[in-house]
Amino acid sequence: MLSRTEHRGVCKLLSSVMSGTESHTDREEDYKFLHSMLMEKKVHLLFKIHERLKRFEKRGPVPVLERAACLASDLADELIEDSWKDKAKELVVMLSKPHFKSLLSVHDAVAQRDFEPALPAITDEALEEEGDSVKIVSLVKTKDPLGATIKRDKSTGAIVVARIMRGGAADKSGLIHEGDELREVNGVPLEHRKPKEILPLLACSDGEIKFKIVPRSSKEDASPEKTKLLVRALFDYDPGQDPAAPCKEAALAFKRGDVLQVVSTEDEVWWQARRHGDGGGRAGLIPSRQLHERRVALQRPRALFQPRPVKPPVPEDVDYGAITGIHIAGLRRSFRLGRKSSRARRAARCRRWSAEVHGTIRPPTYMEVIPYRRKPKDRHRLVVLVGPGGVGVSELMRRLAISDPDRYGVSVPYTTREKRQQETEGVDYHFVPVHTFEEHILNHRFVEYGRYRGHYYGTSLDSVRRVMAKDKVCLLDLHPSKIKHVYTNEFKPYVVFVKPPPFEELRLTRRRAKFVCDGEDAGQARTFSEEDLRSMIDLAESMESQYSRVFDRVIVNGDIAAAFRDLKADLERIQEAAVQWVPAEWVSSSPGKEWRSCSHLTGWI
Ligand SMILES: Nc1ncnc2c1ncn2[C@@H]1O[C@H](COP(=O)(O)OP(=O)(O)OP(=O)(O)O)[C@@H](O)[C@H]1O
Repeated sequence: MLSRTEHRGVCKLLSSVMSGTESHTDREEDYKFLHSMLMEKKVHLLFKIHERLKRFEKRGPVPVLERAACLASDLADELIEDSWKDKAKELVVMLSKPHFKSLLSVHDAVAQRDFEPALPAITDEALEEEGDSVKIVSLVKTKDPLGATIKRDKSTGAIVVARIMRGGAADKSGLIHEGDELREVNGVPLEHRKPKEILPLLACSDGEIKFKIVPRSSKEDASPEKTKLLVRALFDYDPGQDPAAPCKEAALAFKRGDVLQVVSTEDEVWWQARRHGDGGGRAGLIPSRQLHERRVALQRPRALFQPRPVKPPVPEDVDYGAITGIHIAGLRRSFRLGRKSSRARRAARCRRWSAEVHGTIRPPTYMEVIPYRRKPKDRHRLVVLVGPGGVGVSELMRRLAISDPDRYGVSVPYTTREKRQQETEGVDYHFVPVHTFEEHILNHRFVEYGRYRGHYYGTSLDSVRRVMAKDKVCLLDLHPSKIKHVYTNEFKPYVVFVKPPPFEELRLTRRRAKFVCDGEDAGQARTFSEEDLRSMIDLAESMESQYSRVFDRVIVNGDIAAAFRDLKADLERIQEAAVQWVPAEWVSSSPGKEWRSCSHLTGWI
């Protein structure tokens, strides 16, 4: 019989199972079968055993005595002496069986908590060692390296352990620590030897390696807590190309976008990390955030020293259909409002580079991320496309929208200009009076807005939400400085930077392409001049250097068909991925904080 509490536990469990299966059981007989199976006596007995074990677990067994083996042997001796009864004989036979003896000796070992291995006797030499306390460590070498680096201490000349790689053999042994001084390897003294002379000693030793070690002082021992941080790398790193890497074999190469698990930030210059998904293998060295920032700051900003006249294509608000003959509502050529003149842009660029040199803008290093598992009822992530004017953002959006109109959608912009005859309210634009538009501005309802030829134009957050509510992927063309308005958990933007190819390829691919310009030829479509193309490349560089931390993907738009294929495949991939990595700040902060942290670009590590 089950006790009352056990019965209650079983009933609770069974009822939750039954309620959980209700939605899945289509047929009455399936339901009955499951019900009778769960009501089986055997199942209840299993629950009973489970409950008993649980209770036992809480109590924690205490040994009655620590020397059961001794007691059994004494008892057997006594019984042998006066073994006149059959039952006593049987007990003697049982107590002298090797399995039973082993069982009792294991019992005693556990009762005495005697788990340490038997250590060899300390050698006379070690006992003779004066002053420092020495430790003899014996490790068994496999084909893998030990996972430690050594260096010569400049002040004392001693050979010390520089780093222990997390997850390596030395780390797992727990016997060697960073800062320990190595006195001997397999009986060979290391005094006056250079690190590179010691490596062959380790390489040629087979099986067991014996180290004589002076442990680092206990004060240095107080190591900070182990770090476990998931970050997305925002730059490529190849230790083979890095002359400053302290040990190329111990370093970890990675590409922009890789997710890394940082396991140690104890060293300010070289952190330790593993690539996420590589299991618990040995960690590798990666440049710390500080180191990478310093390196970027020291790089000479090329364009600052090579100023060239910039005359960008600045087309504004011209219907895409007017050029291509294909019209899609919401896709407007150059709906990137608030553009600056070339002179203003050049000045801004110089200001920015000067700020970068003086360290006020941080170069992209690592971004803390968390896994996001999209549930079927979740809305699709917003897809934001950014790039310099004329690079092909509208063209790519147009191709996406045409390729799968059920999946991709674009938001309908707002304007204060008059509706034209062929236009439809809510399809081409939302036509609103000036006071309504200004009210929306005051209420922060626009992601982006601006004025052109006396009229307001803007993209509202609500129009983006409307597309997302239709279970579509909303495509949005934004200036990167405006991304902060949608950089929240609600929109979870996936940001694609569309980049021009190198100049020669750009010139070749854009030979016949046309854009609409302003200024003297306002509204006229003309081909790109060399100056336009150079300006496009310059602007792309400046965008990348300032905003690349928020770019999830960079697509180089050389051949349009290839760029479109890449983009489409990438968007489909993120759609289907079981896990996507999103900035940790989206989830951890309140809406107000999300805004603040992004607008000040904090939260990056
Ligand atoms: N890879 C390419 N090869 C050839 N032509 C291209 C390519 N990409 C875009 N174009 C053409 O270049 C012109 C400008 O492209 P698009 O209008 O898409 O640029 P954009 O990035 O949206 O810039 P803007 O906002 O200034 O319009 C268009 O005529 C387009 O068809």
